[in-house]
Amino acid sequence: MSTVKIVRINQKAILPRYATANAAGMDLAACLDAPLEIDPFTTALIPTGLCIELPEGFEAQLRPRSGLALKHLISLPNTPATIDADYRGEVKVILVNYGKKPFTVQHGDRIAQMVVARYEHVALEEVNSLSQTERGNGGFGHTGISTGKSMPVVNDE
Ligand SMILES: O=c1ccn([C@H]2C[C@H](O)[C@@H](COP(=O)(O)OP(=O)(O)OP(=O)(O)O)O2)c(=O)[nH]1
Ligand SMILES: [Mg+2]
Repeated sequence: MSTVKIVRINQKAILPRYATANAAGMDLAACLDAPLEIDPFTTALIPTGLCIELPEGFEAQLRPRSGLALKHLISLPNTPATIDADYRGEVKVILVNYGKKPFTVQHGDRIAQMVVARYEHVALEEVNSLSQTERGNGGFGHTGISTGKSMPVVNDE
């Protein structure tokens, strides 16, 4: 298991934790001195009171919690937000309220989840042409247009 170093820059900050044994993400809690209201169709930058040091080759992705999304239309507009391995500042969560009513965030509310994932850097090789494929340039709903079906038909025979 890899280790992520973490510093509490606010003594009230709550350490993230996996809610269940095999949860993909650790829940992140808001670190607030006072409740914060997010008006409909506005964003708020929510402090966590935490700074992390990811091992080289890892990123942290911040994602919405489905319960908040379903019940209150609260999401992260930049999901999956990227926390870089070389970032040493406070991890902050951008929340957006897509709902019709103001939404209040209290200190300690679990507002997002953080998935730590590996990534790779690649080298770019500039060329004049790319290999041919069945898909070619088709995208954005291209599959299914010729048959009128949304999924390609698989023939088992
Ligand atoms: O929701 C977020 C998104 C980013 N960050 C921090 C960690 C990340 O490593 C850094 C930069 O994020 P990003 O690359 O997404 O932002 P940018 O707009 O490209 O800014 P920069 O020019 O600083 O990279 O900001 C957060 O704390 N929360
Ligand atoms: Mg950036």
